[in-house]
Amino acid sequence: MIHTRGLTRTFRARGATVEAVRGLDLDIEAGSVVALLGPNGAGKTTSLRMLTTLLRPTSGTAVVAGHDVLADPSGVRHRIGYLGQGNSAGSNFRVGDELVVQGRAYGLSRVESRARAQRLLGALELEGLAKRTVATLSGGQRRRLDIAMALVHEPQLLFLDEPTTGLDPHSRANIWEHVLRLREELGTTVVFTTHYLEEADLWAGRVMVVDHGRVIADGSAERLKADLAGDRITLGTAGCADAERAVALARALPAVHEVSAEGTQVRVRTPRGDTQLPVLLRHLEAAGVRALTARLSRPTLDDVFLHLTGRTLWESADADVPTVTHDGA
Ligand SMILES: Nc1ncnc2c1ncn2[C@@H]1O[C@H](COP(=O)(O)OP(=O)(O)OP(=O)(O)O)[C@@H](O)[C@H]1O
Repeated sequence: MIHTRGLTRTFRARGATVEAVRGLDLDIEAGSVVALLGPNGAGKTTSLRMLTTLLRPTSGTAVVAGHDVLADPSGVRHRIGYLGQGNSAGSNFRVGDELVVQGRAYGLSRVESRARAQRLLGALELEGLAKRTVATLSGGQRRRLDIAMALVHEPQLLFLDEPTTGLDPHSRANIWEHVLRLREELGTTVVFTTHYLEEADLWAGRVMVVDHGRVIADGSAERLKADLAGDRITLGTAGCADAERAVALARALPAVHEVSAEGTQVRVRTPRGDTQLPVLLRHLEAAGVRALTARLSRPTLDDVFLHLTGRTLWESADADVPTVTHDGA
């Protein structure tokens, strides 16, 4: 559904060249749900804007829904839906009219456009609001309207740039419920960006972690967490001597890495904490080392990012975004 090779985009800003996207090689299969996850300034929006033909790549190729973004941008546009950051809908129009006009803009007949608008209003639980102006909608309702607008021409591929930013947890869950149900019904491929780690974790079959314009990890959330972060076991021992002995015993176990002690606390990383914890406790007991507490924590996608970059996702990448300085600046 999406194939890119060496896709790059640079910007000139204040005498310097910002390398927003640096050599993106993507192959995304039809029907998948893919999350692009990364800190501010990682290049997610720039990537989506190139794939949706809103921004010309500096170099590289991209074929989206079977059409080249440079050679046939309108072929791409007819097959995709795009929900950008912020709202697309005009505020003084009525909700139902917005959808019908959008359908007409995509070349649908008046009858077909009305029928699609009706279906989407129902599917996104907006039918009671059809006669209201967009300005009177809540944030969550407005975002649902944006999604309806992006779906009115029944695209094969839906791009969502931070679809739930600024919404409360209930509205966020509600948006995802709708998007995934529509995706089931229509078989739409979904590519989205988000700052909410749990959304990537819960809803995406594939997570691409982006940093400084490059994909630095790619796989299912489970796989990335198991391979790159692992579970964390934290043991509380009776004293520092016990902690040191526990460290030695933990290091001797297979499939255990990053063993460290801080005072009486011992920390262990392992891909399978649920099976390793009982084994470790048995070894400690056999060696006469007392563990007073034992805690198993599952990793998050933030742990994956931390493992890969030494930073958390919340630390902005803007500060050290790759730039090439010109003009002696
Ligand atoms: N029009 C522009 N002119 C100059 N620099 C730009 C422009 N658009 C984006 N950039 C820079 O390119 C880099 C990537 O920006 P982009 O918006 O793609 O990041 P992002 O991952 O989507 O961030 P966010 O999560 O904050 O939306 C940033 O350093 C940004 O400042």
